[in-house]
Order: sequence, then structure tokens, then C-alpha cells
Amino acid sequence: MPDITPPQRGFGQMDLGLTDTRPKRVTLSPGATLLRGFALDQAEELWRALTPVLHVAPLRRMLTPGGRQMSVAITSCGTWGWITDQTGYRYTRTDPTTQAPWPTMPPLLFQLASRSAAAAGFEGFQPNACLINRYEAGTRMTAHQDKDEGDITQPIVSVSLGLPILFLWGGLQRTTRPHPILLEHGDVLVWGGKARLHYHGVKPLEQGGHPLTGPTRFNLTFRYVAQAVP
Ligand SMILES: O=C(O)CCC(=O)C(=O)O
Ligand SMILES: [Fe+2]
Repeated sequence: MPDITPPQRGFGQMDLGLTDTRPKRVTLSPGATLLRGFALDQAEELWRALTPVLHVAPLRRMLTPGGRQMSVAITSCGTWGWITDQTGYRYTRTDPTTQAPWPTMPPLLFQLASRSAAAAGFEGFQPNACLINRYEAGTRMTAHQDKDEGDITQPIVSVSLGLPILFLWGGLQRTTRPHPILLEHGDVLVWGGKARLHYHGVKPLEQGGHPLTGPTRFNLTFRYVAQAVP
């Protein structure tokens, strides 16, 4: 494992006016690649493309099957959207809050996801679902596997926008001690193949302000959901 220990909290090399000498590409484990800043050039355009999506399918804090309200606010675009309620986790074709189909995935998002996957060695990725997570200060996501897609031959592409967060990259067992990775604005993380079912989560978001997203962090995860999923 390369040294990907996060820098000290509070400032980064860039804030000091120094050149960022960290590698642009880091393998976290076989099949999992961090592409630092891969989406940076397009961040503002991506952000603008999200506005109409969030208008049609507003962010909402859903209930877990155990009846707890998630701290992260979530919505989706694409053919399939991910939901959780007291009957379980699943993908649906319509938004349960509006009964309307999920908004179309903006082509810019689709193309970025497909290019990112290819850059990480997964050619031909055609996501049909994009989950949109909004984190506010104190919000976190506990360790989990992404396994509701019904097809684990396709990777997950995760794009971070806004405030930085510590992402926890685990192993195939929940008990594997996770490795913290700093995910910053414009970073893209791709995991597939042997890494597809690795546990992962994020630490609580620290308070802060970002020029684009204000006091929040947005994360977009692109997935391919098998048509057989009801
Ligand atoms: O916010 C992140 O970086 C991870 C999100 C995630 O794991 C998920 O939506 O399944
Ligand atoms: Fe996940």
C-alpha cells in the first residue's frame, strides 16, 4: 500500500502556495484507483448540471430498514435510483416521493464516469444510475458494501465535490481495518474487479466552507444496475 496518509487537517499544500507533488494516480488495492483531481476541470459544469436534477428529485434523508433516518441526504438520476425504507434497500425506476421517473442522467456526468472508469482500467462502463449524496458537517456514512446492483462485473465510480472528507477504504470483510484516504474536490475514486465488494465508508464531515458547495460535500456514485433488478 503506498503512503496515502492524509496531510494534517486544516490546510493543504495548495493552500500554502506550494506545488501539489502528490501522485495523481494511487492504487488503493488491486482494482481500486484514486484519480486525484480527475474531475477538477469540469467541477463547475458538473455542479451546474446537478441543479435541474435536484429540482426534479429533491435530496431527502431516507429511513434505513432498521427505522433510523440516514444523516446523508440522497437522491438519484439515471434509469435507476437507489432507495431505502423500512422494507429494505433497492433500486427503483421511479422516485417514491414524486412517483415520477428519476431525472435523466446529464450526458456530462455519464461521460465523466465512463472516462474515469476507462482511465482506471475499466473500458466500456455505461452507468445507468447515479446516486447523489449530500453531506453536511457531522454527517458520515458507516462501513458498507455496494451490492444492490445485481451485477458486480461493473465498477463503481465516485466523484467528490466540495468540502474534503476522510474516506475509509476497507477490505472484503467488515473486520478489516480500513485505510483513511483524503478525498478532495474533483477527486475520482474507481473500484471494480477484485475490489468491487470492498467495505467502505466516510468519517463525519468537518465544518468548513467551499466556494462551490458552501458548507457541504457532494458525492456522486455511478453504477450499472442490472435490468433484472425489480
Ligand atoms: O461519499 C462517499 O465518498 C461514499 C459514498 C458511498 O459509499 C455510497 O454512496 O455508497
Ligand atoms: Fe458505497
